Amino acid sequence: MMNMVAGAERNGMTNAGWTQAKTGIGRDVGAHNYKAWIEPLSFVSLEEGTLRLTSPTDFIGKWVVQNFSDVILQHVAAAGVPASRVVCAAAGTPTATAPARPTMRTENSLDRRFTFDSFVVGKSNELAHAAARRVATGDSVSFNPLFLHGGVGLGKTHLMQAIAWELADTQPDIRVMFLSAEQFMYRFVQALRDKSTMDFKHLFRTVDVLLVDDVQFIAGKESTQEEFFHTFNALVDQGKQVVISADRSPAQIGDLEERITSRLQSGLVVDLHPADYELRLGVLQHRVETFAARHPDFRVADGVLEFLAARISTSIRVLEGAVTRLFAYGDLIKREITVEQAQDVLGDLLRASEKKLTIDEIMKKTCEHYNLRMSDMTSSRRSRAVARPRQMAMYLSKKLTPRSYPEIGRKFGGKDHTTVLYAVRKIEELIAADVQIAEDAELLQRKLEG
Ligand SMILES: Nc1ncnc2c1ncn2[C@@H]1O[C@H](COP(=O)(O)OP(=O)(O)OP(=O)(O)O)[C@@H](O)[C@H]1O
Repeated sequence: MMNMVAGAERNGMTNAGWTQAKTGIGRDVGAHNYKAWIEPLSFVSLEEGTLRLTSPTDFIGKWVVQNFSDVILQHVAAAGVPASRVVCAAAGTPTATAPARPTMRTENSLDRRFTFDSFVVGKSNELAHAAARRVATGDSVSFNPLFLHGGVGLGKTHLMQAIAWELADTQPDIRVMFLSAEQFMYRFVQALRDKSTMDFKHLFRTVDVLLVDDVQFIAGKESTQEEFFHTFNALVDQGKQVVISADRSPAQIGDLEERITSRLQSGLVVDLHPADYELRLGVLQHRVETFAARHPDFRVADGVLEFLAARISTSIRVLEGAVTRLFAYGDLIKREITVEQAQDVLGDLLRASEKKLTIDEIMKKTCEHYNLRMSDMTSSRRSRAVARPRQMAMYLSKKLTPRSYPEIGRKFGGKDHTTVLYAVRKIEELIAADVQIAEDAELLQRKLEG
């Protein structure tokens, strides 16, 4: 412990700094959230950009990281020590994750929760599920590649990872590689830099099953596309299975070479549709049953899940956010949760779902506020008078709608998702450092949510 504290002081963050940050966090999250989540946290260290905290339970730690990382990092930066990551677990819990199986190579560790067992099947995803199941048998299938597409949070990544887990569990000798198209590009660029493209090619061409998530990312990136195309052809020609996901169908991905589009269409292209009421209810029931099996105290009154399934129709990810919050609440009150309490605890989520705030409305209000034209939002003009408000609108779009970075980029005149990511970070930094920007953001948010 002594060492950790000394390390933390070397990096400029002390318990006093953390206490100062906590006060600021309290102002932002409100008294209720502060008492439940922030107050019980203890500072451990801040080293190499990672802020380590301990929480009374792992559940609280996980919840804090999921929901409050941004605000915590903002106030830690305001206390003078920038950090980029929050790690929070019950005291004494090891934070290292289990190593992946040797035959399963993944860039981002696979999530053990994303299996076929935890995937709820309904009308909107049954074809995608059936196709994924077939691929996961490891037998040769008549369609190659399998191309899964659909809007945000509808289960594409979940299905891809389920295939990877199933293969790893049932056929450990099969070499499976799961990664996002973005990671594919970074590895490729790295190989170019290190003059190790032969190793790169060898690595990708000797897998048995290649799963690439979010392939729309390579649109417009010529040499990555080229390399992807060759990898793809080499694997398919050897009879190895390729599975791809994207937020659009191959034909709708602009800036993709014609030969790649037609290659992507040459197997089975399956659309995941938005979840209907029954599927939403099924997902909620599944989550609650799984949670309740481990937390026998957790109970929800009749009608709570039906109420949520009816009111939240944006994406399964939003639905999951809601149910996770209920778990946390149940963990605190240790009583059955009523519909009224659910309404209360999920007020902001329900309002957001109700209002279905669109990116267009956010752009419009931002333009009114800064006295700009709508065309300024989609243009590439870099002068600060235009670029800053555009960044503000991107930030608000990420904060107030369930849209992903790539979707927001597209709305703002086809910008890359990294531009949006940068804009969000920039505005977050400025909110912490510049009173005017903080006021603008608050005012606009109030107007939009009003
Ligand atoms: N049918 C389903 N059954 C159970 N959970 C689901 C289902 N569909 C989605 N989910 C859950 O919803 C969350 C979002 O799913 P996922 O990450 O797979 O979405 P996605 O389609 O890849 O979206 P994005 O492109 O935004 O990443 C995950 O936690 C996933 O487990």
